[in-house]
This record gives sequence, structure tokens and C-alpha cells, in this order.
Amino acid sequence: MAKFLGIIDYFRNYWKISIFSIAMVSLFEIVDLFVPYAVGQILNVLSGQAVDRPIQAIVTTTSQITGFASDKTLSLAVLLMLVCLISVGRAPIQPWLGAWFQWDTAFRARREHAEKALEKVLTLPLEFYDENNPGRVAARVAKGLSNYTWTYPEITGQLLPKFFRVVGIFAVIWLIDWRIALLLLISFVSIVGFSLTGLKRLSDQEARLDKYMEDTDSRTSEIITNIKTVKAFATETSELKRQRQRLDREFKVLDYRIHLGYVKLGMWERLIVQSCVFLVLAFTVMATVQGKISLGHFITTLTISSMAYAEIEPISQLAEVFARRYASMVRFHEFMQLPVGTDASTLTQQPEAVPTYQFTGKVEFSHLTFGYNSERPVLKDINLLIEPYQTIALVGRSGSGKSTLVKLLFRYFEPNQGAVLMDGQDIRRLDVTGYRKRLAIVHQEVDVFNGTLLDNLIYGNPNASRDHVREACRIAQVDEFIRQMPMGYSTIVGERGVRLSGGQRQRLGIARALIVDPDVLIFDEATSSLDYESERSIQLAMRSILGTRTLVIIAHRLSTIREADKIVVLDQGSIVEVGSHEELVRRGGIYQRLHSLQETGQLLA
Ligand SMILES: Nc1ncnc2c1ncn2[C@@H]1O[C@H](COP(=O)(O)OP(=O)(O)OP(=O)(O)O)[C@@H](O)[C@H]1O
Repeated sequence: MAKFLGIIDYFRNYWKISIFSIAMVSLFEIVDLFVPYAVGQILNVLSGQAVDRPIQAIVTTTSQITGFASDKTLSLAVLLMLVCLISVGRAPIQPWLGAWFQWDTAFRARREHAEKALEKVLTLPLEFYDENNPGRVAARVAKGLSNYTWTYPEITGQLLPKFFRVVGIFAVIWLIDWRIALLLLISFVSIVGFSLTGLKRLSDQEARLDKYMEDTDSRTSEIITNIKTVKAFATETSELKRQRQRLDREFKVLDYRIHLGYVKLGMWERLIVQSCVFLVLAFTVMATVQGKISLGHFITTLTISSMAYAEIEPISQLAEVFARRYASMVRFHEFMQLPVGTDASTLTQQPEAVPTYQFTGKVEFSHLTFGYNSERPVLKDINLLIEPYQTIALVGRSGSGKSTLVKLLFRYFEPNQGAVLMDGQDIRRLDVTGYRKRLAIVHQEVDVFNGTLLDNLIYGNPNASRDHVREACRIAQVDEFIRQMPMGYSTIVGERGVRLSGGQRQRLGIARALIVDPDVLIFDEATSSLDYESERSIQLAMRSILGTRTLVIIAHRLSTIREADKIVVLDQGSIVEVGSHEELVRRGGIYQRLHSLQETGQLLA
């Protein structure tokens, strides 16, 4: 029930218009029942039987107003006028009530929730993306949104009004003969109960199918993202085989459980409906023969009860479609309920409310302990002071915790113990958006967005002046390859920067970080894709920024960090050595061993 309410909550902002449109469409569906009723009355007039009292009252009033005699002709004229008014008069209004409001609401809700889903994507903590790949997340959001959009008009414009129409039919028959109405009611309750039980079972299978489909989509998306690796390792056949197994698994659930289930459900529903139609026919004939109901009522009862049974099929089809989509709507709802990260306020606050900080760049890690899983600390009691404008290098074996330290500096994660201080203030007390705007990082893999080179360069600072951009490009040696590009700064780089080489992407990343003019600049293996010559020339150029801001450099190639003021060696999450290059080489510890290995290619004991 909570899940169902969660789904309804999607349309919370539109409840007034929803109730209005459902009520109006239902009213029209009920008013429509007057036509078979009037036909029955016409038959009574033609066969010389009396018409019902309300109709007779209308005929008498018409006679008084117009002066025509209250006879057979006037009765027929009045009945025909009423039929015309209801069937022709409502024709131009119905599409507006039946279609416009339903789709308008569905599209408005889609716009609202597509935006909210994007907000969610932007504010979920990084851990979420460690466990869920882009294909899985995108598929869940897209499927959920489209299912809500298609389902709403079907439920509010068709399923509910049809349900109310059946209630109206029941009321009309009750007025004619309560026993027939009771028979109708019992048959309806049994059919609906039977269908709902079947649909519940099938909806569980749908949820299973959705999960399987997400797994398949997620792997397909991974294959596309990693297509170069797939081709390089010639694993196309094994990827295809694995996906084929997944598709087979999906097919079995889809065909043998779900589809077969719906067919069986439909078979039983039809059998029950036809038996009920027959019973109502038999009852009505008996009632007419016994003189309990008139010939007109006999026709009316048969016509509208068959109308009621005729509604069963579309109602069950709509319920079936709803059941098919229910699971993905629930999954979308669950996605929207996921807890957001600490930086969620970024989207809710007004740009002018974001404080503008200016730091000297004094960074302190104080008794910092952290683990992705709190039982297994990745960083243990880290104490490190980085003075303003200092350049410090973090080195250590792979997995020693260097990148994690930087993630904590960016406040992607909260420490389990201790704190990160910027200019003496705990960063948890600072506004996370304003704080992050004063940092910049260049990763080993530089993310590039589809667009021009310039768009990518000014991504973090769209208001940067031309001169500022040029200067950053000069330092990062981007200007060198921009000159060779056909359209210069306006060259389109392609999705994920596929039209750039690895080294060019890294240089772009360095320039992009410099354009932000940060107080603390972090290089996470930022020159690893560069050839020795490019790396060396960037190092020379970068000398111009040494001492202008705090620099944190994570490097495996120790040759790149000799000039750092301080080299910090991490091992298994702890700081084991701190000093300048010469000091650490002299000390003969881990750094000395790593250094010798790189210089001579030999591992010291
Ligand atoms: N998102 C994560 N979830 C769980 N564990 C993680 C996550 N990221 C890193 N780790 C683990 O934390 C430890 C430190 O990883 P980290 O990336 O900080 O090391 P590193 O020194 O930067 O390594 P490298 O030099 O190879 O980049 C490793 O054992 C790693 O497996």
C-alpha cells in the first residue's frame, strides 16, 4: 500500500485538476447511459406501454409549455430530443475533458519529475555511483518517467471513468429490478477480485523482469563505454554470450511467466464474464415473462448490462498495463527517495546566497580517520599541515589512500574521526558549494563534455576573460595543439573528448583547473598521460604557478615532484615519512626504495 501511495504522490501537485477531470469524464460516461434507457422508453411508447414517471413528467411539462397534446408523438419527440442533446451535444466537449486535461497533467508532471530526477542525479552521494553504473541509473529514470506519463491518462481518462460507468449501470438496473442488479454486483465483485489477485502475482514477476532488464541494460552500457577494451581483448564473443544468457533469462520470465500468466488470466475472465452475461439474460427473460418488468426495461437491462460486461475487457486490459508498469514506477519512486549527499544544498540555494570565500590555502588534516566501510579504515589518524602556497606531494604504493585523502579534502565523504581544516576552519562548517569553488582538481582521466574546446576550458568559470583563458592555455601547453585544430577554440571535441588524445585531454584538464584560479590546486596523476618531453615542458611552465597557491600533487612518477616543498609518503593509510626529496632519499625508507626502483628499475630489499 505504501508503494501504491508513493506512486500516487507523483501527481501530488495536480490533485485538484485530476479530481476535476476524473469527475467530469466519469459524469459523461454515466450520462451516456441515458441513451439505452431512452431507447427502452421509446420501445414502450411504440408498443403502447407506459413510460417511466420522470419521462412522463417531462412530456407533460413540455405539453404545457408548447400547447401540444401530450400524446405518443410528443413523447417520442421529447425522448429523441433528449437523446440528441446527450449524444450530439456532448460530442465536442468530450475530447477536451477526456484527453486534454489528462495528457496536459501527465506532461506537466513529467517536466516536474524529469527535473527532480536530474536534481537527484546531481545530489546523490558519490558512493551511489560506485555501486550503480550510468546505464542502470539512466534506464531506471527514463523508464520510470515514461511509464508514469503513459499510465496517467489511461487511469484517469479511461480506467476510473469506466469503473464509475459500471457503478452507474448498476444503479440504473437496481431501479429496474434489484435482483438482476444484485446478480450483476456479485459477478462484478468476483471478476474484479479474481483479476486483482492474478495481477498482483504478475506484478511481482514484472518487478523481477525489471531487475533483470536493468542488469542487461547496465552491462550493454558498460560494453559501449568500454568498447575499446572489449575490442582490444577480443572479448566480443564472450560479451555476446553473457548478454545472450541474460536475454534468455529475461525471455523466460517474460514469455513463460508473465505473458502466459496474462493469457490464462484473460481466459478465466472471459469465461466468467460470458457465464454472467448468460445468467443475466436468463434472469431478465424470466422477469419479463413473469410480468415483473416491461418490454422497454427488458431491452434497457440487456443493453446496459452487456455494456457493463463489455467494459470488463478494457478495464482489465488497462489494469494489466498498469500492473506491467507498476514495478518500474515503484523503482523510480524508490530512486527518488534515496538520501542525497551533503552537497544537496548546492541546488536549493540561490547563486547570490553562496558565500564567496577566499582562502590563503592553509590545509590541515587533523587526527583524520576514514574508511569507506567504517570497520576497515583506509586512512588512519592522519595529521598533516600544508602551509599556504606550499607545494606538497603525496606518494605511496597503489591503494595507500592518496586519492581518498583528496576526496576528503573535497568533502565528498565525511571523516569517521578528526577533521579537515581550511585556514583553521573545519570544512564541515563552510558552505560546501562556496568552499569547493575555491578548489580545483585535475584527474588522471579528464572528463570532457561534448562541445567546443572553449566550452570545456571555461566549464568551472564561464566568466573567465579571454586573456585569462589564453594564459592558462599557455601554461598548460594547450595553446600548442589548439593552433593546429581546424577551428581553434571553437573546435568540437566530441562526446567524452574522443577527438582528443590522452595527453591533450590532460592538458585541457590542467588549463581548465587554472582558469578557475583556485586557492588549492590538486593534481591527481595529472601528467601521467603525457610523454616525457611534454611532461617536462609542462613542469617547466608550471613553475610559474609554484608558490602562487597551495598545490597538492599525487604522483607515481617521482621525477615530477622533486621540487615539492614537502613530500608525504603514505603507506597502508598512514603517513610514514615526510620531508624534502633529498631528506627522504637520505633517510633510506619507503621513498628511497620507490626512488631507486624508478631510477634503476631494481627493487631494493
Ligand atoms: N569508492 C570506494 N569504495 C570502497 N573502497 C574504496 C573506494 N575507493 C577506494 N577504495 C579503497 O581505498 C583504498 C585506498 O584507495 P585510494 O584510491 O585512496 O588509493 P591511492 O593511494 O590513491 O591508489 P592509486 O595510487 O592506485 O590511485 C584502497 O584499498 C581502495 O581499494
